[in-house]
Amino acid sequence: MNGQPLTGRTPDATAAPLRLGTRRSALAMAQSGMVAREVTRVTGRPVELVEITTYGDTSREALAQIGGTGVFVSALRDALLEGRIDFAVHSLKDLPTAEPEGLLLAAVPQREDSRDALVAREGLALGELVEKLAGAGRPARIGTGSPRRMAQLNAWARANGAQLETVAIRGNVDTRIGFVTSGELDAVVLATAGLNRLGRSAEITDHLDPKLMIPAPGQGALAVECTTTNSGLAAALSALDHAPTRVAVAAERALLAALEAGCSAPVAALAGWNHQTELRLEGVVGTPDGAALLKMSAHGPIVLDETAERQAAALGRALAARLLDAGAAALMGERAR
Ligand SMILES: NCc1[nH]cc(CCC(=O)O)c1CC(=O)O
Repeated sequence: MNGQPLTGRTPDATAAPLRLGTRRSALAMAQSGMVAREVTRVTGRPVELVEITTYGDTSREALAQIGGTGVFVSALRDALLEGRIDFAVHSLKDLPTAEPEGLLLAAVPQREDSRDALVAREGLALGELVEKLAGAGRPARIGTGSPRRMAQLNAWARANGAQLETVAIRGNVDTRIGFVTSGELDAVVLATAGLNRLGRSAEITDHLDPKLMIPAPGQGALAVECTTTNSGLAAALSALDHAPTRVAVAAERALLAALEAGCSAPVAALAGWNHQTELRLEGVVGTPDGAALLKMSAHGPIVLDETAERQAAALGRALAARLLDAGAAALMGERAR
């Protein structure tokens, strides 16, 4: 008995470890650790984590100025292209929609819960929180740095006569939940997937239904990237791929790309399957104050073959075109990347 799961392969301690580049944040480490164990299980190869410090990690101010989480990704990509690491794991929603020369999306593992989560005082759900504070004669103060979340929360409040105030915040999960613990804010909104991966799902007080809050394109999914020249590794990593997830996020990301929007734009998209034969895509563009919220959906049959991503991308582009026809560009402001 060697304690290895029957479905896995015994790690070959004599093989050189695969080097997995990761950021130092708790979430990045958790995600990389999960993928590392899975890679060892399917390939039998040991995996070692290599810490990569990014510009965005060093300077919060830099992050705001450079504009978005693309900076987190680019340091890992540089390390890949320079051969310092063999593969990298990203949150798919942080991944710019253009794949750089020389790199390959080797796997998109099965998506975690894609919903946004509320972490509120006293264990309250969104409706309860708003009601309780209305009784106290003030709006609920809800923290999020995301214009997408602001837009949908504020639109929900306007439609339901609810009093709430969105407050722009930044920082890692600890910092953000800390605003609630300290009483500075009544609630914060975070991705359920991130909290689950950190083992902090018990702190979630409400899951925001997609009817109220459509997530960011790719939210809850991971991207496993390696170089195009490392075809042996790419083939091994493809064992982690989950085609229905890969195809769904292809539709969401094609919508985002066609809107020429980036990860910090007030754009939401979620694709879901009906019986793995039809993809239904919902897209939202809005203004952060929720005064305007454009929501549209599209669906189409998809055959899960080697052209599936292209079929899904066409669905995403078609929905983006309809959103643009309806005035999405003006809502997104100057169409900042
Ligand atoms: N923008 C940062 C980021 N990138 C990915 C996740 C969560 C994990 C995921 O969506 O897969 C988060 C944190 C958050 O939005 O709460």
